[in-house]
Amino acid sequence: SGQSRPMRILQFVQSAAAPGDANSAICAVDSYCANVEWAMNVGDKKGQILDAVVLAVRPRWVLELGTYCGYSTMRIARLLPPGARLVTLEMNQHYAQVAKQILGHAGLDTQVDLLVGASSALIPQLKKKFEMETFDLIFIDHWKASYLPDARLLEECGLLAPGTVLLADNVTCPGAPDYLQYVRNSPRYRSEYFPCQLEYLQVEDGMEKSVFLG
Ligand SMILES: O=C(NCCCCCn1ccnc1)c1cc(-c2ccc(F)cc2)cc(O)c1O
Ligand SMILES: [Mg+2]
Repeated sequence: SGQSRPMRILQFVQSAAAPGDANSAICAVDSYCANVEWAMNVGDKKGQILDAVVLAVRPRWVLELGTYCGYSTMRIARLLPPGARLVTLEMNQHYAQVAKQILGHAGLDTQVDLLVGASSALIPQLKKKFEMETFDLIFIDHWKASYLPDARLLEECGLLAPGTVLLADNVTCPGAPDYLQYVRNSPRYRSEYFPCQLEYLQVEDGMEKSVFLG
């Protein structure tokens, strides 16, 4: 049933997770994708690295590039201090629709602003739209070829402050070689690699944490 994989994930979350309970919604997605059908959520292993970074940064403003079904959106939103905001950008209207419903089921939609459109078009509008200056944390998990151009765009838009943390998923699988080369060689970043496994599989992947230095 459910004409798309995101729809089938949504239906499972609605049936298996307690409304308003973010952790049960996260567990439901992981259970479904580990046992029924794989999906490109960051997953629980890499998700624990994401959690640790969110808790260490204690961000007031978070940007996520690539929402998909809202799995990492939930992981971040459930750990935010009161008053903090998470802006998440999704290109695919169907993914965004599913994510909105999953976030609603988990009771996390108040902390999250989900925008549908190309990140390259939306990033230049964020300061004005949200009356904010810079992001404290950016989770990058969208098209792997967009990681580098969007990081450059964030710099040019003045959305990074010294200390802003960029955390990028999939820098090993599928890989983002041009992004890695940039953040590891630019004097404007201090970069660190976290080896781990691709979501739900015994395949090597990794996350790159890069602190903007100004
Ligand atoms: O492509 C990915 N994500 C982007 C999805 C589209 C984003 C659309 N968008 C949103 C905003 N602007 C554009 C992705 C892929 C894989 C993967 C790994 C192995 C494999 F064999 C197949 C796939 C694993 C991930 O963890 C991923 O994140
Ligand atoms: Mg990913």
